[in-house]
Amino acid sequence: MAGLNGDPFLRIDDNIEKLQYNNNSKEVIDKEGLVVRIGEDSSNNKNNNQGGEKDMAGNSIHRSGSRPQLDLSKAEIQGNSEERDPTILLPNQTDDISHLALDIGGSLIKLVYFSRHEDQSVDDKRKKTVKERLGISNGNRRNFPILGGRLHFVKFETSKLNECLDFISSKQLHRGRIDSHHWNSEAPANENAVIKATGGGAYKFADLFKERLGVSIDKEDEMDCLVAGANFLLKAIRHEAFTHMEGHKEFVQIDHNDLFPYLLVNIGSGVSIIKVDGDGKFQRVSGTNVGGGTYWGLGRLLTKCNSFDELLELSQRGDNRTIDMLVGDIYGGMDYSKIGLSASTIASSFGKAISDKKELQDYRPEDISLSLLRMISYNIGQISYLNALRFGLKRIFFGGFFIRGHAYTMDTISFAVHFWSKGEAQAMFLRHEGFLGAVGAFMSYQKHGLDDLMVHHLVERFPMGAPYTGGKIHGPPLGDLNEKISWMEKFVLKGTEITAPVPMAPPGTTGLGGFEVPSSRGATLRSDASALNVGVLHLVPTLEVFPLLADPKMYEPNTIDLSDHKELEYWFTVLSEHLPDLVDKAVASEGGTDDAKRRGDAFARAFSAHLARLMEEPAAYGKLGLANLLELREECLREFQFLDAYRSIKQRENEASLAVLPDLLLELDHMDEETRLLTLIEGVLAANIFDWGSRACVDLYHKGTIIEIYRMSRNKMQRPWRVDDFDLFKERMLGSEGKKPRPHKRALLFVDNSGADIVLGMLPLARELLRCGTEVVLVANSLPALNDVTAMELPDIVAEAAKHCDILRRAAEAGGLLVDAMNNNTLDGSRGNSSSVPLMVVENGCGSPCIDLRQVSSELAAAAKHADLVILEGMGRALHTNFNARFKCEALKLAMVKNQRLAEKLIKGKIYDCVCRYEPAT
Ligand SMILES: Nc1ncnc2c1ncn2[C@@H]1O[C@H](COP(=O)(O)OP(=O)(O)O)[C@@H](O)[C@H]1O
Ligand SMILES: CC(C)(COP(=O)(O)O)[C@@H](O)C(=O)NCCC(=O)O
Ligand SMILES: [Mn+2]
Repeated sequence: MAGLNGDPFLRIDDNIEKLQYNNNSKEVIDKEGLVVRIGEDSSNNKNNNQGGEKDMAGNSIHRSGSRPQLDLSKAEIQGNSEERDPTILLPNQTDDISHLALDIGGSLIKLVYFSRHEDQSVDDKRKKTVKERLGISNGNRRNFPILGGRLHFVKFETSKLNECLDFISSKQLHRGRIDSHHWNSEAPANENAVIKATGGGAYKFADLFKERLGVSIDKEDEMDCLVAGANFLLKAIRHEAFTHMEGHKEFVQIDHNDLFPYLLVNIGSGVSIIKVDGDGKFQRVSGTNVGGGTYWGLGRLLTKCNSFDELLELSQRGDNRTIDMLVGDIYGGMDYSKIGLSASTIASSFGKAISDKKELQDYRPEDISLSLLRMISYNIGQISYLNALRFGLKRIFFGGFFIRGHAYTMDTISFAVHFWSKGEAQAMFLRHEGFLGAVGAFMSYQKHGLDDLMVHHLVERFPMGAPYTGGKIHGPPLGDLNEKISWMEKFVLKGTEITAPVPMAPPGTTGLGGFEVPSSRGATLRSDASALNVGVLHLVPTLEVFPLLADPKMYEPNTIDLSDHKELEYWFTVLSEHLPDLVDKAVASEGGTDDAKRRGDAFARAFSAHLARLMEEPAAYGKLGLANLLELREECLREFQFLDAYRSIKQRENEASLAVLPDLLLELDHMDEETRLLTLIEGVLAANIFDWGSRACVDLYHKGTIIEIYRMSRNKMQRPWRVDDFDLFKERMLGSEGKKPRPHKRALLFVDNSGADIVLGMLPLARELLRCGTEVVLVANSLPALNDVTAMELPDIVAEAAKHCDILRRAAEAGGLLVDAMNNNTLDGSRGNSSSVPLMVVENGCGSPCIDLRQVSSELAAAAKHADLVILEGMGRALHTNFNARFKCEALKLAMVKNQRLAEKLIKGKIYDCVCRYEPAT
């Protein structure tokens, strides 16, 4: 192909600054490591929460009662009412709208606080025009001026209340106030600030809060809060509830219409047992004074442990048979099988201590701890079952920090419920176990609109942040990235401690009602905070479910389920091996400065730590699929302020590809319709080889220029492809026996990579559709991920391409793209032929190489409404995710498989095989 200028001859890996990456301490996770997860979060946010007061039809939307309430009584205009913006005095509007809620329990203080996204909305003109085109000039959604932001979960020991107060004060959480659009933390402390709090400490420590922070505590009923929190979490978090039996954790999909009634058992210091019949409808039916406080209190006395975790950790190495009296002890080693009791069943907790002539010091603290843990867990399980039986309830949710995500505790409770109910009732646990009350208190503000949130509005992230006070590293909360990095560095010095494996081995059961002792692999219990298993919840009210999904309830984005450990191990290795190269690229993208190198190192540590954690416990952050891992990597980069690691690579590949585009278009235009369609699809598949996330491909790039590799890839295209529905698609497009089918009305093209992929693959295909009279919407990432093209970058690329092509130019003008992209360029910006079918660009709402169609941008959802063809391109969007997705409209899935294992697994093929899957509307 002619027409290559100097640049395209550059080898792909030329000019990329090679930086030394120190990769000697990749695995970091530790005690304090987790403090991290729930602490600071400096990640970039995909949401920019553009406000809008009108719906699609331009009607005003009334704010619901759950929005910030202003007390308008006795309102009067101050000064001259003829002025344009007179000041309105609201004499009765006194309280601050707080963004912190507390649950101050007998053992622990739980904090839930909200932070606003910094307004990072860039002046994206594309947005304005696309919204005009799609008829969503002011957003097709309700206006959520307050809601977009993040919910953080933090806890402190109640005995360390001062640390909690310091934390609140240093983060200024008690000053949270809102003007109509912004949290305003600069505002002076308000005399009348009020914080919602529940738990006994709300009463006990109210004066202290007033004294130390100048805030009043607004007390909320503890049971109300527990129930409100549980209901909210079960409704709004996809993987909140799970079962845990014999070491096996499984997430339970809760049907919101079939949630009630259930039994809620909150195991805090003491235990509350609540029958829940609906929102705000419940009854505390029972409780027990033998709870978490009992385990910790008695355990401390008997073992001299200094912390709850130490006590729990001891239990992992314990053998309760030295203390508990077993059925076998009474029956001479035999089972009492007639009534279903095995020899190893505990007949009497601590019963052996009566007959032995031993003193306390003669027992191992490990054995005592285990015996105690089993006694209490088993007892709670049994009482819960009895209450479930009383009311005919089948589902029991267990919350409270006694559980602490501890496998053995959950297994024991599950065992008791299963055993006594003969499998009729089911014990379930909650990821936000200890935060039910605090979440409920937060919701009681009735201002944050939380009650309106749906599962697709929430994105959970797991930042590697900074410690706040508490945990083992003390000091003020980290204020900026630099502090966070130093903290990570400090952390790594404790590397060996950090990486110690956590015993997760399932306890063996005898099958007859007794447990063997827990297997004692390793000695360290996972850090306190890590065991929380919760991240920061990003509230993104603009996200929507993709309206063209055939069955959103059944939709599962991930094709690869990582609960298969072999699979997880494989991808763990792939991502770990890719890490040094990624860090090089990231650091180079920031100019290779010392600061960038430090951030690169911290990123590598943080990401490795997440990987290590997930290897140990794949379900730690909820159900894990490959898409989640790939997204985690991108989010982690952003957390360390690498906003676009592949920036220069993308730019270079775009330029090189644009230089040869005119020749390609010319070549295509000389073909007959049928050959052209095939060449176009081939072109898309061939150009999908430019994927900087694939190890095999990156190795290839050392072997030639962009154009050489593109040509090589195209020459290798041979039909039939491994999945080849091209003939079906061709028939749909061109018809058969001379009958011309009607063109598609609108096609959504989910584009993938920059460079040849978009320029020489997807754009020519878009052009063909436009030529047929089909409106084309290019759907691209909101945020960078690897070398994927973003929605922000596309208008410039289209504008460049349009310089050489009338079809693209007219369509881009009609779609409003050219005006924006070219107003700095040669064209005069006039609308041109607006009768042409438009070419538009919308952002997909995500920043990952994969796409979860349950959470897409509102503009994509709006664009989808008139679409009758969806084209998903690339391995991430069409194979790792959505390979099995079904759509209401026609779908074409196009990708080159650039990974041997995936090829074998998915299509029984080999690396570089291609997929062209066409599916008619369902
Ligand atoms: N770091 C910890 N310090 C103290 N207790 C802990 C800790 N982690 C878990 N626990 C357990 O959690 C219980 C408190 O649970 P929680 O739900 O916070 O109840 P409360 O509201 O009564 O404080 C403690 O009694 C103890 O059994
Ligand atoms: C991250 C990716 C899904 C991106 O692929 P794309 O969507 O660009 O086709 C892919 O590069 C990938 O799965 N990479 C990891 C596997 C490997 O190195 O082979
Ligand atoms: Mn990609």
